[in-house]
Amino acid sequence: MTPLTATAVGKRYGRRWAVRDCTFSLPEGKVVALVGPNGAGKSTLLRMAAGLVRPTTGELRAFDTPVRGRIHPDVSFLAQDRPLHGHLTVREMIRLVAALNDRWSTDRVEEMLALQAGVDRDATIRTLSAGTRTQVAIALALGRLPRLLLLDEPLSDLDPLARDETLRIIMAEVADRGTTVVMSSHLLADLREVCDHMLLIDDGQVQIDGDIDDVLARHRILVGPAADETAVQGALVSATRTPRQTTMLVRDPQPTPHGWTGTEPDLESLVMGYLRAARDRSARRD
Ligand SMILES: Nc1ncnc2c1ncn2[C@@H]1O[C@H](COP(=O)(O)OP(=O)(O)OP(=O)(O)O)[C@@H](O)[C@H]1O
Repeated sequence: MTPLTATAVGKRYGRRWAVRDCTFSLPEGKVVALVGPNGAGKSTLLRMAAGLVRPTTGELRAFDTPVRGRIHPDVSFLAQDRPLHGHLTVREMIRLVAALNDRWSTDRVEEMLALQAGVDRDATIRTLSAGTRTQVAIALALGRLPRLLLLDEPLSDLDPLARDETLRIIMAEVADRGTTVVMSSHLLADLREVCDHMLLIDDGQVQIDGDIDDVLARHRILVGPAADETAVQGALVSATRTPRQTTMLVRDPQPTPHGWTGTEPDLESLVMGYLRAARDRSARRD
């Protein structure tokens, strides 16, 4: 069953569209990187998928059920602001969330917390660091035993060790339970380690939706003489230039022209190329 499909989904706040005409279908049991520049609409899309925000147009379906104002029982969502009750202890918070969910595994939460260094069950939530709060929130999200896990910037306030622990937990979750994970992040090097699929959105619209290896294989970074740009055939995504040399990210390129070098991009340079194109488009509009 498809974990999440979007059909012509849009969300308008006042006169501005945060998300526009998004159509995609996510593969099951994969880790999906949701990437895009600040303000692209990533959080809005995730909040709509979790049933917290209603689309203005179109429809989202989780496991073939329309998402209408409530979270699907098989879906867990980690919001960017990590909504936990600051006055409760970790232990009390676990009990509270357990009482609110029909399907729940405290063992699962404990198992996750045990993998993360330094989470004191008797500490009051408000005294925890932002990173530890994130780890607690992820463990609580897994306690619902989701088949689809939506994580909004799960790595943003974690130190490198905690990031590594969290990524391991996510990978184990996918391997053990076949959970589909959607993870928004700006930390592209980390995403490459765990993600199979990417959804790149810019200005509320899907720019890339595909298996990461396939997407990378369809692109080339071409470096060559600035005076000879017309030799390059293919869809230009973006370019940077010095007086003598041009570096281009090109989709579906023809064979590399004489005098140019062509290499497959890594995830970071691919996304950077698309972000640069997005910034240039937005600068032209202003
Ligand atoms: N509740 C809201 N009311 C009005 N505008 C909103 C609201 N939520 C989001 N927006 C606007 O919608 C657009 C998309 O925002 P969103 O937070 O979804 O982007 P994002 O890709 O998650 O950004 P970031 O990477 O900075 O977290 C932005 O222009 C934002 O200002």
